[in-house]
Amino acid sequence: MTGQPNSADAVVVFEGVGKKFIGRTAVSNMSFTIPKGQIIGVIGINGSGKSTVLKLMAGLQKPSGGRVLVNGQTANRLSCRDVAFLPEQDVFYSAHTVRRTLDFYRVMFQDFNIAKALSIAESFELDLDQRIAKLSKGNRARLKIVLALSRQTPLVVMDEPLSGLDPLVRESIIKSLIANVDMERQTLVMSTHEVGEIEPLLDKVMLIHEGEVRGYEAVEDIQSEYGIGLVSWMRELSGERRRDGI
Ligand SMILES: Nc1ncnc2c1ncn2[C@@H]1O[C@H](COP(=O)(O)OP(=O)(O)OP(=O)(O)O)[C@@H](O)[C@H]1O
Repeated sequence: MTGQPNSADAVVVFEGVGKKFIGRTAVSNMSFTIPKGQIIGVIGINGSGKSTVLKLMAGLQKPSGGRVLVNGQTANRLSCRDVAFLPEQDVFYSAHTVRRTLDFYRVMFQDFNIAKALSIAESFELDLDQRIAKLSKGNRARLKIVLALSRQTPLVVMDEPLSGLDPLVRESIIKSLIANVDMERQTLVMSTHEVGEIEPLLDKVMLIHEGEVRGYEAVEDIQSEYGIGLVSWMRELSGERRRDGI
Protein backbone atom coordinates (compact mmCIF):
# COMPACT_ATOMS: atom_id res chain seq x y z
CA MET A 1 0.00 0.00 0.00
CA THR A 2 1.96 2.97 -1.19
CA GLY A 3 1.27 6.32 0.47
CA GLN A 4 -0.47 8.97 -1.56
CA PRO A 5 1.63 11.90 -2.79
CA ASN A 6 1.31 15.50 -1.62
CA SER A 7 0.51 14.84 2.01
CA ALA A 8 1.11 18.03 4.02
CA ASP A 9 2.89 15.99 6.69
CA ALA A 10 5.33 14.47 4.25
CA VAL A 11 9.04 15.17 4.29
CA VAL A 12 9.52 13.17 1.08
CA VAL A 13 7.14 12.85 -1.86
CA PHE A 14 7.75 10.58 -4.87
CA GLU A 15 5.37 11.21 -7.76
CA GLY A 16 5.55 8.65 -10.56
CA VAL A 17 9.33 8.46 -10.24
CA GLY A 18 11.45 6.39 -12.60
CA LYS A 19 15.20 6.04 -12.92
CA LYS A 20 16.88 4.48 -15.92
CA PHE A 21 20.56 3.77 -16.41
CA ILE A 22 21.98 2.77 -19.77
CA GLY A 23 20.39 -0.56 -20.58
CA ARG A 24 18.69 -0.90 -17.21
CA THR A 25 15.63 0.41 -15.36
CA ALA A 26 16.50 0.67 -11.67
CA VAL A 27 13.24 2.29 -10.46
CA SER A 28 9.88 2.45 -12.19
CA ASN A 29 6.84 4.60 -11.56
CA MET A 30 7.15 4.97 -7.80
CA SER A 31 4.66 7.07 -5.84
CA PHE A 32 4.78 7.30 -2.07
CA THR A 33 5.16 9.79 0.77
CA ILE A 34 7.32 9.63 3.86
CA PRO A 35 5.75 11.26 6.91
CA LYS A 36 7.70 13.53 9.25
CA GLY A 37 9.07 12.26 12.54
CA GLN A 38 9.28 8.56 11.73
CA ILE A 39 11.92 5.89 11.22
CA ILE A 40 11.46 4.14 7.90
CA GLY A 41 13.29 0.98 6.81
CA VAL A 42 13.88 0.33 3.12
CA ILE A 43 14.41 -3.36 2.46
CA GLY A 44 14.72 -5.67 -0.52
CA ILE A 45 17.12 -8.16 -2.04
CA ASN A 46 20.41 -7.18 -3.71
CA GLY A 47 19.89 -5.02 -6.80
CA SER A 48 16.21 -4.33 -6.06
CA GLY A 49 16.71 -0.53 -6.21
CA LYS A 50 17.13 0.56 -2.59
CA SER A 51 20.29 2.68 -3.04
CA THR A 52 18.84 4.32 -6.12
CA VAL A 53 15.69 5.32 -4.20
CA LEU A 54 17.77 6.75 -1.35
CA LYS A 55 20.03 8.70 -3.72
CA LEU A 56 16.98 10.12 -5.52
CA MET A 57 15.64 11.18 -2.10
CA ALA A 58 18.93 12.88 -1.24
CA GLY A 59 19.02 14.70 -4.59
CA LEU A 60 22.17 12.83 -5.58
CA GLN A 61 20.52 11.31 -8.62
CA LYS A 62 18.08 12.90 -11.00
CA PRO A 63 14.89 11.00 -11.86
CA SER A 64 14.42 9.98 -15.49
CA GLY A 65 10.69 10.62 -15.01
CA GLY A 66 8.32 11.96 -12.36
CA ARG A 67 9.42 14.16 -9.48
CA VAL A 68 10.91 13.90 -6.02
CA LEU A 69 10.13 16.53 -3.38
CA VAL A 70 12.01 16.97 -0.12
CA ASN A 71 10.41 19.37 2.33
CA GLY A 72 8.24 20.62 -0.54
CA GLN A 73 11.22 21.41 -2.82
CA THR A 74 12.35 19.46 -5.88
CA ALA A 75 15.27 17.25 -4.80
CA ASN A 76 18.58 18.23 -6.39
CA ARG A 77 22.23 18.78 -5.43
CA LEU A 78 21.18 21.62 -3.10
CA SER A 79 19.07 19.18 -1.08
CA CYS A 80 22.17 18.42 1.00
CA ARG A 81 21.05 21.42 3.07
CA ASP A 82 17.97 19.45 4.13
CA VAL A 83 19.29 15.90 3.91
CA ALA A 84 22.12 14.25 5.84
CA PHE A 85 23.18 11.35 3.65
CA LEU A 86 25.22 8.40 4.88
CA PRO A 87 26.61 6.61 1.82
CA GLU A 88 27.30 2.91 1.66
CA GLN A 89 30.92 3.56 0.66
CA ASP A 90 33.39 5.51 2.80
CA VAL A 91 33.99 9.07 1.63
CA PHE A 92 36.69 10.13 4.08
CA TYR A 93 40.14 11.60 3.49
CA SER A 94 42.29 8.78 4.77
CA ALA A 95 45.09 11.10 5.91
CA HIS A 96 42.72 13.07 8.16
CA THR A 97 42.23 12.26 11.83
CA VAL A 98 38.77 11.70 13.28
CA ARG A 99 38.94 15.18 14.84
CA ARG A 100 39.86 16.81 11.52
CA THR A 101 37.02 14.95 9.80
CA LEU A 102 34.55 16.36 12.35
CA ASP A 103 36.02 19.84 11.85
CA PHE A 104 35.71 19.46 8.09
CA TYR A 105 32.00 18.65 8.47
CA ARG A 106 31.53 21.61 10.84
CA VAL A 107 32.91 23.90 8.15
CA MET A 108 30.97 22.21 5.33
CA PHE A 109 27.56 22.15 7.00
CA GLN A 110 26.20 25.06 9.04
CA ASP A 111 23.80 22.73 10.83
CA PHE A 112 26.57 20.39 12.00
CA ASN A 113 26.44 20.14 15.80
CA ILE A 114 30.04 19.62 16.86
CA ALA A 115 29.16 19.15 20.54
CA LYS A 116 26.78 16.35 19.61
CA ALA A 117 29.42 14.82 17.29
CA LEU A 118 32.01 14.80 20.08
CA SER A 119 29.53 13.29 22.49
CA ILE A 120 28.50 10.46 20.13
CA ALA A 121 32.16 9.86 19.19
CA GLU A 122 32.96 9.54 22.88
CA SER A 123 30.10 7.08 23.41
CA PHE A 124 31.58 4.99 20.57
CA GLU A 125 35.06 5.30 22.17
CA LEU A 126 36.45 6.73 18.94
CA ASP A 127 39.99 8.07 19.29
CA LEU A 128 39.83 11.63 17.93
CA ASP A 129 43.53 11.62 17.07
CA GLN A 130 43.44 8.38 15.08
CA ARG A 131 43.96 8.70 11.34
CA ILE A 132 41.07 7.44 9.17
CA ALA A 133 43.48 5.11 7.35
CA LYS A 134 44.10 3.30 10.63
CA LEU A 135 40.49 2.96 11.77
CA SER A 136 38.93 -0.49 11.82
CA LYS A 137 35.94 -1.10 9.55
CA GLY A 138 33.63 -0.97 12.58
CA ASN A 139 35.04 2.39 13.68
CA ARG A 140 34.76 3.83 10.18
CA ALA A 141 31.09 2.77 10.20
CA ARG A 142 30.67 4.40 13.63
CA LEU A 143 32.28 7.61 12.34
CA LYS A 144 29.82 7.71 9.43
CA ILE A 145 26.99 7.44 11.97
CA VAL A 146 28.50 10.29 14.03
CA LEU A 147 28.64 12.50 10.94
CA ALA A 148 25.07 11.77 9.86
CA LEU A 149 23.50 12.04 13.32
CA SER A 150 25.24 15.32 14.14
CA ARG A 151 23.52 17.19 11.36
CA GLN A 152 20.29 19.00 12.29
CA THR A 153 18.53 18.28 9.01
CA PRO A 154 14.84 17.37 8.75
CA LEU A 155 15.78 14.24 6.80
CA VAL A 156 18.54 11.73 7.56
CA VAL A 157 19.10 9.05 4.90
CA MET A 158 21.40 6.11 5.60
CA ASP A 159 22.38 3.59 2.96
CA GLU A 160 23.15 0.29 4.68
CA PRO A 161 24.75 1.66 7.85
CA LEU A 162 25.05 -1.89 9.26
CA SER A 163 26.56 -3.52 6.18
CA GLY A 164 29.39 -5.98 6.80
CA LEU A 165 29.66 -5.24 10.53
CA ASP A 166 29.86 -7.71 13.40
CA PRO A 167 26.87 -8.05 15.75
CA LEU A 168 28.43 -5.97 18.53
CA VAL A 169 29.11 -3.02 16.25
CA ARG A 170 25.60 -3.34 14.78
CA GLU A 171 24.15 -3.29 18.30
CA SER A 172 26.12 -0.16 19.27
CA ILE A 173 25.01 1.61 16.09
CA ILE A 174 21.34 0.70 16.58
CA LYS A 175 21.48 1.99 20.19
CA SER A 176 23.04 5.20 18.95
CA LEU A 177 20.29 5.67 16.36
CA ILE A 178 17.63 5.30 19.05
CA ALA A 179 19.40 7.75 21.36
CA ASN A 180 20.40 10.40 18.83
CA VAL A 181 17.70 10.83 16.22
CA ASP A 182 15.60 13.85 17.17
CA MET A 183 12.13 12.47 16.42
CA GLU A 184 10.50 15.86 17.07
CA ARG A 185 12.36 17.36 14.13
CA GLN A 186 13.86 14.56 12.07
CA THR A 187 12.87 11.66 9.87
CA LEU A 188 15.26 8.75 9.41
CA VAL A 189 15.18 6.60 6.29
CA MET A 190 17.60 3.68 6.22
CA SER A 191 18.18 0.74 3.93
CA THR A 192 19.40 -2.53 5.37
CA HIS A 193 19.68 -6.25 4.89
CA GLU A 194 19.63 -6.73 8.69
CA VAL A 195 15.85 -6.84 8.60
CA GLY A 196 15.25 -8.75 11.84
CA GLU A 197 17.66 -6.60 13.83
CA ILE A 198 16.17 -3.25 12.90
CA GLU A 199 12.54 -4.35 13.13
CA PRO A 200 12.10 -3.00 16.71
CA LEU A 201 13.48 0.38 15.61
CA LEU A 202 11.13 1.02 12.70
CA ASP A 203 7.77 2.78 12.43
CA LYS A 204 7.24 1.86 8.79
CA VAL A 205 8.90 -0.40 6.27
CA MET A 206 9.08 -0.20 2.50
CA LEU A 207 9.80 -3.31 0.47
CA ILE A 208 11.37 -2.67 -2.92
CA HIS A 209 11.48 -5.42 -5.49
CA GLU A 210 12.61 -5.15 -9.12
CA GLY A 211 12.51 -1.34 -8.91
CA GLU A 212 8.94 -1.18 -7.58
CA VAL A 213 7.42 -0.62 -4.14
CA ARG A 214 5.88 -3.99 -3.33
CA GLY A 215 4.79 -3.08 0.19
CA TYR A 216 4.80 -0.03 2.45
CA GLU A 217 3.27 -0.56 5.86
CA ALA A 218 3.46 0.30 9.54
CA VAL A 219 5.54 -2.42 11.20
CA GLU A 220 2.91 -2.67 13.94
CA ASP A 221 0.24 -3.45 11.31
CA ILE A 222 2.36 -6.17 9.73
CA GLN A 223 2.76 -7.80 13.13
CA SER A 224 -0.89 -7.41 14.22
CA GLU A 225 -2.74 -7.93 10.92
CA TYR A 226 -0.60 -10.60 9.32
CA GLY A 227 0.88 -12.09 12.53
CA ILE A 228 4.32 -12.30 10.97
CA GLY A 229 7.68 -10.60 11.32
CA LEU A 230 9.37 -8.46 8.70
CA VAL A 231 11.55 -11.21 7.26
CA SER A 232 8.51 -13.40 6.53
CA TRP A 233 6.56 -10.41 5.16
CA MET A 234 9.43 -9.59 2.85
CA ARG A 235 9.64 -13.18 1.61
CA GLU A 236 5.87 -13.34 1.05
CA LEU A 237 5.71 -10.12 -0.97
CA SER A 238 8.84 -10.59 -3.01
CA GLY A 239 8.18 -14.25 -3.77
CA GLU A 240 11.76 -14.96 -2.74
CA ARG A 241 11.15 -17.89 -0.41
CA ARG A 242 14.03 -19.94 -1.70
CA ARG A 243 16.57 -17.22 -2.39
CA ASP A 244 19.32 -15.89 -0.15
CA GLY A 245 20.51 -12.30 -0.01
CA ILE A 246 17.71 -10.98 2.21
N1 LIG B 1 25.15 4.05 -11.80
C1 LIG B 1 24.57 2.96 -12.29
N2 LIG B 1 24.73 2.59 -13.58
C2 LIG B 1 24.11 1.52 -14.09
N3 LIG B 1 23.29 0.70 -13.37
C3 LIG B 1 23.10 1.01 -12.08
C4 LIG B 1 23.72 2.15 -11.47
N4 LIG B 1 23.31 2.21 -10.18
C5 LIG B 1 22.50 1.15 -9.99
N5 LIG B 1 22.37 0.45 -11.12
C6 LIG B 1 21.54 -0.76 -11.32
O1 LIG B 1 20.26 -0.49 -10.82
C7 LIG B 1 19.74 -1.62 -10.11
C8 LIG B 1 19.39 -1.21 -8.70
O2 LIG B 1 20.62 -0.92 -8.02
P1 LIG B 1 20.67 -0.43 -6.51
O3 LIG B 1 22.09 -0.19 -6.19
O4 LIG B 1 19.71 0.68 -6.35
O5 LIG B 1 20.12 -1.73 -5.74
P2 LIG B 1 20.18 -2.09 -4.18
O6 LIG B 1 18.84 -2.64 -3.82
O7 LIG B 1 20.67 -0.92 -3.40
O8 LIG B 1 21.28 -3.24 -4.17
P3 LIG B 1 22.22 -3.77 -2.98
O9 LIG B 1 21.32 -4.33 -1.92
O10 LIG B 1 23.02 -4.84 -3.64
O11 LIG B 1 23.05 -2.60 -2.52
C9 LIG B 1 20.81 -2.70 -10.18
O12 LIG B 1 20.50 -3.55 -11.23
C10 LIG B 1 22.07 -1.92 -10.48
O13 LIG B 1 22.98 -2.72 -11.23
